[in-house]
Amino acid sequence: MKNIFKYLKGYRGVFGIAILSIIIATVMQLATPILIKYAVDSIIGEVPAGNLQFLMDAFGKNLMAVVWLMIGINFIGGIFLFLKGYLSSYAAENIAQNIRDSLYRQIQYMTYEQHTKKETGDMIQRCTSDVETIRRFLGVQIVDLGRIVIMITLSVAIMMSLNVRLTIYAIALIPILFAFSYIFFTKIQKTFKKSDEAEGTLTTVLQENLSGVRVVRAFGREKFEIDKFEEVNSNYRNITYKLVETLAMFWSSSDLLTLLQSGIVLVVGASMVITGNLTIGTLIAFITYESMLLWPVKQSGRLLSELGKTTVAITRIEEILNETIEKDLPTEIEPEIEGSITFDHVNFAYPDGKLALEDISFKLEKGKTLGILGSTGSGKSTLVHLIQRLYEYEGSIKIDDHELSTIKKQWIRRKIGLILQEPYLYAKTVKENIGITDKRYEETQIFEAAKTASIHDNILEFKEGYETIVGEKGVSLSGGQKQRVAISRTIIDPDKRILIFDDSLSAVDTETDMKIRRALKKRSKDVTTLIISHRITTLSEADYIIVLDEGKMIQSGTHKDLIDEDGLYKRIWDLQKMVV
Ligand SMILES: Nc1ncnc2c1ncn2[C@@H]1O[C@H](COP(=O)(O)OP(=O)(O)OP(=O)(O)O)[C@@H](O)[C@H]1O
Repeated sequence: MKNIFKYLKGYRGVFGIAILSIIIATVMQLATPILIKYAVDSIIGEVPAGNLQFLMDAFGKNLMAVVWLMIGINFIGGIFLFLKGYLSSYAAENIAQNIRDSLYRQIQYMTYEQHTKKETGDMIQRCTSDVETIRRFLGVQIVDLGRIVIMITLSVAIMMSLNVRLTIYAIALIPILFAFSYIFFTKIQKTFKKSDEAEGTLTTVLQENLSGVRVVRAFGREKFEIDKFEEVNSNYRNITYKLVETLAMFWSSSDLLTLLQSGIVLVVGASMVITGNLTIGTLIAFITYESMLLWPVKQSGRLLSELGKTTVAITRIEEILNETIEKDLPTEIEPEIEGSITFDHVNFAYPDGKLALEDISFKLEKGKTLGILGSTGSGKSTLVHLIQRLYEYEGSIKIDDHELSTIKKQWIRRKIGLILQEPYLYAKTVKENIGITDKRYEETQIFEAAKTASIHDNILEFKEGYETIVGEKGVSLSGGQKQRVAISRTIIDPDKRILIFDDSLSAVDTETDMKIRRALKKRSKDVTTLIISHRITTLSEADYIIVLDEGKMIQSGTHKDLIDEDGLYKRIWDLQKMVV
């Protein structure tokens, strides 16, 4: 509950007015049975007004005046009900928007390591349906909580003033109904959590299937995927069914209790009327109050269960909001970057403890090119991750004369351009994709970058040219075209001092590959370049080449050095020469 109140910050005033409105509306609602009692007993019947003498003074025996009063009271109550709905929805929508913004901001700054551990579907669910649960609770249920408290307190007080004995009968089963609600609330909470998790898993499977549709088709995995989905879907269905079943049990049992409670009032009240201890008007008022009282008691069970669901949603959201985010230390610096890179006895292990890089040392002068060769899983991408400061390392990595760990993360990443083997393109035009990092890029700069990446002519061949929409909603580009658009959008930025090609020339033919590398060298002489590739011709013109195997540097030197010595590099070179 404390956590929920935290989210009301900034809107407590609005909620205060909403609660005041609901109090006024409830008081209006509670006045009606009193007026009915007065009309039945003292206008239609001849019972003395007693406590209601003020009504007799005001209206006498005028039944129509009392009817109009009832209409007026209910009309005013309606206006306040509307005000309550309007204000609480306004506050809830704004709070939900703030939570979504905070989550999105947090996700942007979460460490890379945390991102690799999270399931996308589950994260999406936390940002959407969990926020929706909180919005619903704040928009409707929290104010209802105020209404319930007022309704129960006032109706019991009024009933007491009418007849103490009958009131005791009228509230006899209410503690049981409350206890029942509480037990139910505790029980249902775990099931709600399980249901949320099962929904998250369902979303993950769906999302992975949609984004991996090519792989699924290529490997004929449709049946496997259907089976996998059916399994998580039926798990979700079973948990939700159990939830609905428990809810139904609760509602029907609490209905039974409320019927029993109403029955008690009716039987005891009627016998009191027969013995002359109660007027008919009071009995009608009691029955009306009883129904007004039982509704909120029953509702409290629902509210408690919604509270349970909301608590789970808040916990899930807070799990994200409490993740450590990447922060620059005040001591970290923003030096001018020229681009030389020195690795000195660098070791790195992923959190599972396995060494991914072991004792790596090399020196690359600014403006030079480093080629990296290695079998899959040998640590090539890990090495690049370290240069981007995505992980902390052991040993020393220097960029120019500065230890990498002393440079601000955002700063160094701004200076490094990374192009991946399977780049992500946005569902926008080619032009927008190339200029995505800065709206101020001129058309000529975009064309120049595209020319360097050998994609300009291809783009002009598209029907819509640079205005062609690509990405999810647009034209499907070939792997090589995507890679070249990604190269263009990276090299367009003159601020990049280091360029990293993580197998990002793999989908272009050897000749285009060479053309791009030469054009790049001409365009940005001073930019330091790292090229990861399985293709020796791509690496052969590098100033220095390192060969990785299971995290260790097993060979290093120029292309000439490496083809002169026996080793992995020469073996691959010989094999690739044969294919060519
Ligand atoms: N986030 C991670 N958590 C744990 N282990 C990881 C993680 N990422 C990579 N690894 C492991 O670290 C080792 C090196 O992986 P890396 O991705 O650097 O290889 P690579 O040489 O780039 O391979 P590829 O050519 O297939 O891309 C592998 O054994 C891999 O399983």
